[in-house]
Amino acid sequence: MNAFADPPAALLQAHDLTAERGGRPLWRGLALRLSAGECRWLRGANGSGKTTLLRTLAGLRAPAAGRIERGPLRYLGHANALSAELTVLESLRWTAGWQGLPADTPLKPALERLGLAREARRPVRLLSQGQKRRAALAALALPQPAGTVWLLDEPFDALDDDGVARLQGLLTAHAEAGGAVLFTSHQEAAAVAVRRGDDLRLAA
Ligand SMILES: Nc1ncnc2c1ncn2[C@@H]1O[C@H](COP(=O)(O)OP(=O)(O)OP(=O)(O)O)[C@@H](O)[C@H]1O
Repeated sequence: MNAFADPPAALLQAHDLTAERGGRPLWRGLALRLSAGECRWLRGANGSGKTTLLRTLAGLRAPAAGRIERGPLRYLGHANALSAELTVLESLRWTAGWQGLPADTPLKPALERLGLAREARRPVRLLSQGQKRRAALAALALPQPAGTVWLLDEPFDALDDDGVARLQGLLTAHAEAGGAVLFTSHQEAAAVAVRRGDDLRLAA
């Protein structure tokens, strides 16, 4: 390795971030730098503020104080945010359009990546919980700008071993392609196997 190589680019930075919930401080003065190639585990007890931090970093919540520098990102919350009446394919088409992708963007590769090609024409409401999770995760396999940051809240939830392995492959490939990931998980084995970079721990 070249000792004088440039450090990996920062894809997201948070400075002196403070959050409150219900008038109570959750965390104060939090600093974070997510660099290209990282896949970092955001840890902390129930209620420590992981979801709040991810939503704040994604711009879905205003911090009580502090500043965030961010580029392209994808946020996936606890809820899968799928429309029950659409088919899996229609739902992914809707997401692709919302992300500004051309209408003829091929979607099958993303479904195949999550092992969902056979469910493409089934309505979302008929899927199992794990299949719904896979359908939501398929959005991550769509084309996206270089250096996109993924902010993922419990992405391993409801997945079987095959689903976990597929998601780990997706996360690793994204980091290796110069993206970055910050994810929460209460599934230690899955998280340990995929992490690259230091864990970020929130105090309870
Ligand atoms: N809408 C709300 N109004 C007030 N307080 C809230 C609200 N939503 C969450 N909180 C509080 O904010 C704190 C942090 O919640 P958050 O969901 O960010 O934690 P978490 O670390 O993601 O927890 P978990 O591991 O259980 O998912 C908790 O104490 C919670 O009770």
